[in-house]
Amino acid sequence: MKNKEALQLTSILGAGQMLAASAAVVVACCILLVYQLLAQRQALVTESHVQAAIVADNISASLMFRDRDAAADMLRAFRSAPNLLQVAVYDANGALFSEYSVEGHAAPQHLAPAGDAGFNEVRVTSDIGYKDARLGKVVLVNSTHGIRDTMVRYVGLMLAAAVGALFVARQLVRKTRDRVAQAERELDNLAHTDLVTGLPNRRAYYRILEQKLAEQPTSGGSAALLLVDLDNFKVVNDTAGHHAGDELLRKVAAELSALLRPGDVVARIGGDEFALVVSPVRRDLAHALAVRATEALRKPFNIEGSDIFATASVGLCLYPDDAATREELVTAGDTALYHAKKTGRNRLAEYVPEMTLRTQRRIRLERELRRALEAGGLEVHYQPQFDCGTEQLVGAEALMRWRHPEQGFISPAEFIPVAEDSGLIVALGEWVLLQACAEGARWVHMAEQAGTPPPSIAVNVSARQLREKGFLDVVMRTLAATGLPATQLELELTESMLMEDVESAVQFMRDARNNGIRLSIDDFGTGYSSLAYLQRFPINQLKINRSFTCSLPNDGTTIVSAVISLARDFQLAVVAEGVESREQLEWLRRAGCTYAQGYLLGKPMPAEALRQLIEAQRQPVH
Ligand SMILES: Nc1nc2c(ncn2[C@@H]2O[C@H](COP(=O)(O)O[C@H]3[C@@H](O)[C@H](n4cnc5c(=O)[nH]c(N)nc54)O[C@@H]3COP(=O)(O)O)[C@@H](O)[C@H]2O)c(=O)[nH]1
Repeated sequence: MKNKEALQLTSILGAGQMLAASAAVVVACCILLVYQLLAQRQALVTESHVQAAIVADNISASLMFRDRDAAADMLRAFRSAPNLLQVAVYDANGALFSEYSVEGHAAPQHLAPAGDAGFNEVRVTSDIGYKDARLGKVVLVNSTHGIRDTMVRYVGLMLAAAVGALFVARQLVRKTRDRVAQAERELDNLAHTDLVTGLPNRRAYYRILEQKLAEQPTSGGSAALLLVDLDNFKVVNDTAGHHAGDELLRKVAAELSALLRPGDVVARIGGDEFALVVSPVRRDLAHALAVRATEALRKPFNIEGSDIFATASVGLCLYPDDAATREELVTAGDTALYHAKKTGRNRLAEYVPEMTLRTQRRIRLERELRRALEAGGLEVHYQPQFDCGTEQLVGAEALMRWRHPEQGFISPAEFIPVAEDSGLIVALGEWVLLQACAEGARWVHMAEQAGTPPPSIAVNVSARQLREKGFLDVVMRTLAATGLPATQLELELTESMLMEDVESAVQFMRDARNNGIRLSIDDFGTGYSSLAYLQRFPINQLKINRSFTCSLPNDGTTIVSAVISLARDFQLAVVAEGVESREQLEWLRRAGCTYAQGYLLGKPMPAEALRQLIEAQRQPVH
């Protein structure tokens, strides 16, 4: 619509410009013609004066001797003058002496008083004399018809030239206008197209969604919005390069497009986010389509010779069932997608109003968590870690605890993601680090008095904290403030957070190690780091996730054995977490696992309880 209006405006402007150009040409032609007319008339006047002067010079003798024949002979020479109407010679008394005239322009018998000859004629007079004597006058009348004919020819020529020029100008204007219109169309297209996939982009997506929702009352069905977010796109980009990432996006775009009917639309609305707008459609069919989309993206994509698993989280919602406006529909889609991602990725979540309630709970949690941090409502508990062989206490992991005034203990599994999403984790993380380092410094003091090696303190680091530019400075300042030696601190990082920005992560790890801080990869095996990266990470230890430990010794032995032997090859220590049975501990000890952590050996406990545990272990460790 806007394009049409723009084109109309362009045509009106073009016509206006043509009209202005035509008017300018007409005015220029008129000025030129008037100038020509005046110039030609002036030339005729000059020529007439010259002719009259010639007659006056040559006829004086004939007039003096009253030789009319000689005078007539002389005047007859004017028969070949093209403009001459009349040339008459009058004697000193004003009586006609001789004349030559064309038909209808005979000279009067007596010299008429000089008057206006009119526009069609040029009349000049010249005195005839001999020495000082005045013998008479010559009157010469030339016609301006010659000028008129010339002017008519000029007008014709100018008109032809002007029409020709205007025609050429019109063609040029039209061509330029067409080019401008074409360029505008291309720009508009570009502004609404994603250059990598050729799909409509986010801007176009909003427009399309608006149109589809406007059509709903007439089409009678529902409109479905599917938001598709690739789970591993960032990893593909970081590990295989942007070229491979683009290739993956194109393949995903083709895969999603192939699922749609004509008239339905798929758009790329973010780096790794696609939207499918399907209408009209029934809920069950929209659900089936969302399942197909999720499955289609589960299969590997061959990118530059390697199989890449992109997998996707999909959020589905319908208009008007789940939302009354476009904005509400987009929010519902985002909420469903968010739930698909939060519940483990690589899955489909269909919007239900409870999701909004859950989102509201998250918002409330965030507010209360902030308050708890300020009002001292948080605690740090410590879960001991033991040497698998000697079962001596070697360290402890600091774990945050929130005692809510009404709801009691809220699990970190619930509030840590809220804190991560809101950014509050940065402040929370700093607080935990301070508490943990201060506690670790107390353990060092206790160990010094007992003459035993001090237990180390492990602190979880969230991806958000790692992204903070000055995070290492914060750690170093905390160590300095609490007096904990850097070698006693272990930071637990996860594979996925390291893979977010490998180069920065490696830099951070190098700097941390150079300062003596120990590094451990938490939940090893649940992320997607490659062995190539493991080699680049300057770490001290791998931590086996409890999901692997819990099925030991019946299942999971292959994975755990592989991690232990991998750690041995890389000269890393291994901590198995989630050890709940003696059988598991025995198996781990035999498999060569370095340390163990779990409910069997000790649950997370308040600081005081852990200090008592240290006291109880009065024998040397390691
Ligand atoms: N960034 C931060 N993350 C933190 C912090 N404090 C906790 N967390 C993370 O929250 C997740 C849940 O923690 P939590 O509920 O404390 O669970 C920990 C242990 O209690 C639990 N565990 C340990 N042994 C066992 C066991 O034998 N059985 C069993 N069912 N659970 C056990 O495991 C959690 C420790 O996990 P990990 O950190 O991976 O070692 C959790 O992801 C915490 O990381 C914080 O201050 N910052």
